[in-house]
Amino acid sequence: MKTLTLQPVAHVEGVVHLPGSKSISNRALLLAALAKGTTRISNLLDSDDIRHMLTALTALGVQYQLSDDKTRCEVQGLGGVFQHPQPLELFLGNAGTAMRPLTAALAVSNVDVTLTGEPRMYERPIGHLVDALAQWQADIEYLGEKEYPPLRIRGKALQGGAVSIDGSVSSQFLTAVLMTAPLLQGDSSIEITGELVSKPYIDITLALMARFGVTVENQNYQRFVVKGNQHYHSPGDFLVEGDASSASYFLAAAAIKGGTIKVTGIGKNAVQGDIHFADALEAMGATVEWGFDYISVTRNHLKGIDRDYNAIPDAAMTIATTALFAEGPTAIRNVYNWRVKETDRLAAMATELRKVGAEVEEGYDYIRIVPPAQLKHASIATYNDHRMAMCFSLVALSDTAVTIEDTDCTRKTFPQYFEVFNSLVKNNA
Ligand SMILES: O=C(O)C1=C[C@@H](OP(=O)(O)O)[C@@H](O)[C@H](O)C1
Ligand SMILES: C=C(OP(=O)(O)O)C(=O)O
Repeated sequence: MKTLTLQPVAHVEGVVHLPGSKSISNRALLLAALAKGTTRISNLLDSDDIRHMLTALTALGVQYQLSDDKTRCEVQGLGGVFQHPQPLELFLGNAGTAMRPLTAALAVSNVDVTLTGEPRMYERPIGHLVDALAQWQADIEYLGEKEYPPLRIRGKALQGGAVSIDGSVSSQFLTAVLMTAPLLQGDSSIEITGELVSKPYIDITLALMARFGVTVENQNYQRFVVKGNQHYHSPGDFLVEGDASSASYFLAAAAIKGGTIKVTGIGKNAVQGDIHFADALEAMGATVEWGFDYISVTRNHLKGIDRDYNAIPDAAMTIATTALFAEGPTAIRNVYNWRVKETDRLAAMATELRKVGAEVEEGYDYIRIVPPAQLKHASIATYNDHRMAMCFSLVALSDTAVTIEDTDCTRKTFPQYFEVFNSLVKNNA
C-alpha cells in the first residue's frame, strides 16, 4: 500500500490536458462493440474501469486494436448483440459503468455469462436494474445476496414492451436499459418511478446513442420510448471528451491557491454534467472562464454555499474539501447515493474531514461542513475510493501537510493523478 505525504503548497498554476472521460469511454466502447462498422476512438481513458470493459469485450469475442499508450482504440463492431453461447465469467472490478450496462446488453445477447467483481461491487445494489429487465423477461439470477452482484445471465432475444424502473438510487440502471432497448425485437417504453438521480448522466447516454445512430423519445425524463429491432452504426471517428469529474480537483485547487489553472478537453458545450462543478466554484467566489475546449479558474476569496448536488454527485465530493478553505459553512445536499458508491462516501467524508479539524454534520443524504480556523495534519484513509484520495490532496493547499493512504486507488479513473497534481505546484515561483 503506497502512502503519500503532500507538503504544504504555496501556489498552483498551469494547464492540464485532461484524460478521457470514464463515463464516455465505457459507453463508447460498448456501443462501438455492438455497432455496425469500425469505430476509431481517441482520447480513451486508460484506467482500471476501462480495462475491465476492454477485458470483458475481448472475452466476448470483440476485436479491437489498442494503441501502445492505450488512448486510441479501433473497434470492429459486431453489428448486433454478443454471440458467445459457451459459459463465461467476466470480472468487472468495481466499475459501475461496466457492470450495469453490460448486465443489460448481455441479457439480450446469445450468452451464458457470470458477472463478478471486487467485494465492494457485491455491496452496490443492482436490484432496480434486474427488476426492470425482468419485465422484459430477461433471465438473471443472483448468485450471492438478492439484489446485488454477482449475477448469472442467460441471455436471449427479448421482445421489449413497457417497463418501469426505479431511478432513485443510480442513473446507471436507466442508462443500461436505454442502451439495450434498440436491440430488443419490438418497441419499448421505459417509465421512471422515484426521483431520477444523477440526471445529466442520462444526457451523456442519449448523446452517445445519437452519435451511434439511435434516437430516443425523451418525455421529460419520466418516460422514454425507443424503437426496437435497430442497429447501432459506427460514427467512424469518435473523440472522448476530457473527464469533467477529474477536472474538478484542479479547478478547485486554482480556486483555493491559484494562480490560474486551465483544463483542456472540456468546455462550455461538453456533454458531461460535471462541468457545472465550475458553477459551484463560481458561486463560492472563484473566477471562471469558459472556452469551447477549456475551462479555467482563478483564485478569489471563497465563501461557503448551501446547494443541492444531486446532478453532480462525483464532482460534489470535491466541494467537500474545497469547503475547508471557504469562509462559513458549506452544505452538500441530496446526495443519498454517495452511500452506495466506492464506499459510503457520506460516512467516509465526515470521518476524514473531522480528522483535519472540520466540524461536520452528517445527515441521511447531506453533509454540512464548518471549516476549522487551522487545519491539522492527518493521515487520510481512502476506503479504496479514488475520489477520497484525490479530494483530500487539496488539504495540502494550506500551511499543513496531508498524508494520503493507499494512493493506488486512483487507478480506478486517474492513475496519474498525483503526478499531474504535483506538476501544478509552484512553491518556488
Ligand atoms: O453513468 C455514469 O457514467 C455514471 C453515473 C453516476 O452514477 P449514479 O447514477 O449511480 O449516481 C456517477 O456517479 C458515476 O461515476 C458514473
Ligand atoms: C461512482 C463512481 O464510479 P462507478 O462508475 O463505479 O459508479 C465514481 O467514479 O465516482
